[in-house]
Amino acid sequence: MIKVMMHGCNGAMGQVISEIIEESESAVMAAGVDFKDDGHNPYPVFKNLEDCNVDVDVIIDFSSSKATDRLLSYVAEKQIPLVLCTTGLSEEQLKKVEETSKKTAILRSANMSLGVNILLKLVNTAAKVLADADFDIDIVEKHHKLKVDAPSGTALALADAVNEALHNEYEYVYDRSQRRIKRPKKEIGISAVRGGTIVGQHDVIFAGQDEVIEFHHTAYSKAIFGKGAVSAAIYLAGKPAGMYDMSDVIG
Ligand SMILES: NC(=O)C1=CN([C@@H]2O[C@H](COP(=O)(O)OP(=O)(O)OC[C@H]3O[C@@H](n4cnc5c(N)ncnc54)[C@H](OP(=O)(O)O)[C@@H]3O)[C@@H](O)[C@H]2O)C=CC1
Ligand SMILES: O=C(O)C1=N[C@H](C(=O)O)C[C@H](O)C1
Repeated sequence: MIKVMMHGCNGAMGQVISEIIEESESAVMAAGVDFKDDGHNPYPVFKNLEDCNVDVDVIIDFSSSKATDRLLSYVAEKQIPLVLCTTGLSEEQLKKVEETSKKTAILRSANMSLGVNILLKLVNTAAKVLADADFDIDIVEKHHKLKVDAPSGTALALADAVNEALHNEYEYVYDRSQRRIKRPKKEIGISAVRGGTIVGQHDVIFAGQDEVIEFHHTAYSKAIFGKGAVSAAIYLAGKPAGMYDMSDVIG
């Protein structure tokens, strides 16, 4: 039975993780960290990460990129494996993640669902064939109005999966409003829509001459991310320092 600390325990995803772990026979919630604590959690909650005096095997983080630097310093010092699910990290923070993974195990994934992790492989394969056949590639993502980062971490991960197949030669274009040129071949357009309670939708569009192929993923509930994160935590506890991702968990 692994002991989990939930970083961001009272947020939307933190609550989903608590519910999943309550039903789990392999994991138990040992502690939570969040700015606010209304006392409803059946485990101790700390407002400051550094005040947490509970022994844990792994941390699951769904919080804010503003909290990431502090969290990385903490796991490096305590050598606690980290499942890092928060999105919107800066280039500098991504470098710090890599550095920290030399000291402790880190599994980072912008999307913990099985479907999106399969989609990453599919678009990589598709890009290898379709870019040579002169297909243009754009990504459109849609999320709820509470989401603060744009584009989504998943949209960027999908773009990276496509670009990796194209020798990383393509440029990401987030805004065409000021452009007055025909679409260059070597670009991937990435657009974001925010509204209502949309859990998460991603479209990867390959547009060719007289034909279009679209890959579409819809998340119908946050539970798909929660289940993936708990599986990742069970996988990561006890693992040596290094960078891991969901392909290590899914196989
Ligand atoms: N990888 C994946 O599969 C998924 C990733 N995400 C990502 O996870 C993150 C969280 O998403 P979500 O749960 O919807 O967001 P919420 O805003 O609902 O939850 C985040 C929680 O973390 C708290 N928090 C923020 N900063 C700190 C801090 N420094 N210390 C302690 N607590 C803190 C927030 O408190 P307060 O509200 O007071 O700021 C809030 O309670 C986002 O970056 C999102 O994009 C979301 C879903 C899936
Ligand atoms: O904030 C969210 O809700 C989500 N964030 C992740 C992202 O930025 O890709 C994953 C998922 O789409 C939900």
